[in-house]
Amino acid sequence: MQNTPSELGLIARAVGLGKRYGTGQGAVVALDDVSIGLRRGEFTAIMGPSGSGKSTLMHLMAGLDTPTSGRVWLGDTDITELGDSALTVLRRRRIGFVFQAFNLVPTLDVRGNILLPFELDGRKPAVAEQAWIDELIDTLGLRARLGHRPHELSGGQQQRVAIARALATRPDLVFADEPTGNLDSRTGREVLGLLAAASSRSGQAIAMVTHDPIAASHADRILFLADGRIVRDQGRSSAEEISSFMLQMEAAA
Ligand SMILES: Nc1ncnc2c1ncn2[C@@H]1O[C@H](COP(=O)(O)OP(=O)(O)OP(=O)(O)O)[C@@H](O)[C@H]1O
Repeated sequence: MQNTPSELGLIARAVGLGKRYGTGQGAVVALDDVSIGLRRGEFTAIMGPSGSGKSTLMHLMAGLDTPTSGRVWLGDTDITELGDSALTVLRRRRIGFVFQAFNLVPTLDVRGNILLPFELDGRKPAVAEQAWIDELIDTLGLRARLGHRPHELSGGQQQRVAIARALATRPDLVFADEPTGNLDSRTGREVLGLLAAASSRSGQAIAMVTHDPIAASHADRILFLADGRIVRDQGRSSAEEISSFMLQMEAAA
């Protein structure tokens, strides 16, 4: 009998994942037969040229879109078999998102936005959770902004609130799309440090899409996509090694 994803130490697993948009001559194959496992406690960077399928892969693994072929497990649950409401609950409990499209709630202040995942789950943070939330607020420099609404914040501050919200419940899996894109380099480094700490200390799996070799050098593992396929899966690497591989990929394209 096959091992379950959790027996393999995997928080999420995709097998033979494919996504085609449209039909006939105009069809676009965004993802082509991708199989990967995201491990507990591992910080993974997903890299690749524009249009290579990075966002599609994240959306399919988070159950935000349905694959044309293949299967996705979150923990031991095959999410390709779940209905919408079960999927929504699973996503809310087990996944944190730092996506541009997952905007903050404009009518809630910073504190309300950070606590929203608890609110939606109908509970209050436990003492240990509150200590972690305080640490997130301080590390992300949001303490003086807790009573402010999103429109009173800069783009980078909004991004930091989204990061605090995604990590607050310590979900098993965090998907982050260019989480340092809007940030100055010091805050960017702190955010990467937080993501790395979330994986090493709390055993969360973090998957981050980035175009930035410096950001990717903070990850334990780097996946490179090209034309909807994984072309390289490597361990921790320096920014120089990552840049040089990106240049080779561009030259081969
Ligand atoms: N809704 C859609 N309808 C049609 N084609 C789509 C759709 N979404 C994505 N695609 C196509 O699928 C391919 C992969 O797109 P995807 O957004 O996953 O790439 P990406 O690697 O995240 O790119 P970027 O770095 O530019 O964000 C692209 O060719 C894109 O044009």
